[in-house]
Amino acid sequence: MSSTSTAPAVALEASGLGKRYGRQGAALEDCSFRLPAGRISALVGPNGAGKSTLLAMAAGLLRPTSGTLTVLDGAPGEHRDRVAHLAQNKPLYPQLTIAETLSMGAELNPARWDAACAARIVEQGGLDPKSRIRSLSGGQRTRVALALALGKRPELMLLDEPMADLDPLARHELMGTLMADAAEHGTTVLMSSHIVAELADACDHLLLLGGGRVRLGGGIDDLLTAHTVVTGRGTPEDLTRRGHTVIESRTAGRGLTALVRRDGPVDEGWATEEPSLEELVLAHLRAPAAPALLTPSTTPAPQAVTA
Ligand SMILES: Nc1ncnc2c1ncn2[C@@H]1O[C@H](COP(=O)(O)OP(=O)(O)OP(=O)(O)O)[C@@H](O)[C@H]1O
Repeated sequence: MSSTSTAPAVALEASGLGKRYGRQGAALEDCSFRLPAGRISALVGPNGAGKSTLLAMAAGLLRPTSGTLTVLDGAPGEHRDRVAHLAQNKPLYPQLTIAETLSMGAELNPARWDAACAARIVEQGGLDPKSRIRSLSGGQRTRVALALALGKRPELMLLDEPMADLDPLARHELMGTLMADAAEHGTTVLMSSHIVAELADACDHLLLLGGGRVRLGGGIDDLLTAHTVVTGRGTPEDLTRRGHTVIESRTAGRGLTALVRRDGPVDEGWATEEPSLEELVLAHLRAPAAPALLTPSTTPAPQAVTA
């Protein structure tokens, strides 16, 4: 393995985390979860769910109004040199050239800067290092911002809809670069996006927010295995009587189709199949009252009892 620092096993841990903006309702409320180190995590949720708020708090740019958040074994912002945050608006200095922007990245991160990696990302987009940031398109700026973020060689990357304004080819290429880089260096990535199908290929972990709370958290395989799409001639009550939790159901030609969280095997007579990540996410978004599920790897350690 490449890392020489003693990386913590948990990259991010939230306990009762909440955030209010002024007198408004809570953007985040009582969120408790942990994000294991080295995972590529999808951060998903409807508009206004609190994704950007969570990422900005983890980057140390916003203070929680309640609860605690630990980032790489420290307070948010304490290990700024080991964390890269790519905000939704990709802030860069418009008057600088790309080359000057990357030089600034090198100066700000003297111990860790990977000039070759940053230069490669810019080159792959066919960008002239002498171009000024203000002359770039939105997608080209995103490429430079990603070059800055990856060049920093962070242990934790917090990416807020990083691919939103990239064309499909650039998205595919940059996602591939990001994933290969994260795998090579064991980087933890927490990445928000609305394009769930794309996340399914790239991510191995999921954090689903809704109404300011954590709705689902865990390894994607574990979460998919915990759910089943059942089809048959029965009612939702038949399933709940057996202890299964019906997240969402609809009646169609062949009978009932439901996404359930299983408690033991499903009775014979129901056809069963594992949901796709998109089916799982959509069902939970459509059913905001469904109970939350955190798998053991995402469940925070119990609070120590103080005497
Ligand atoms: N600076 C701010 N001042 C006041 N309210 C804010 C501010 N930033 C966010 N909010 C509110 O906090 C809530 C969560 O917003 P946030 O941007 O974190 O959601 P999001 O999940 O990232 O949404 P989207 O998918 O639309 O980007 C929303 O209700 C939003 O209106």
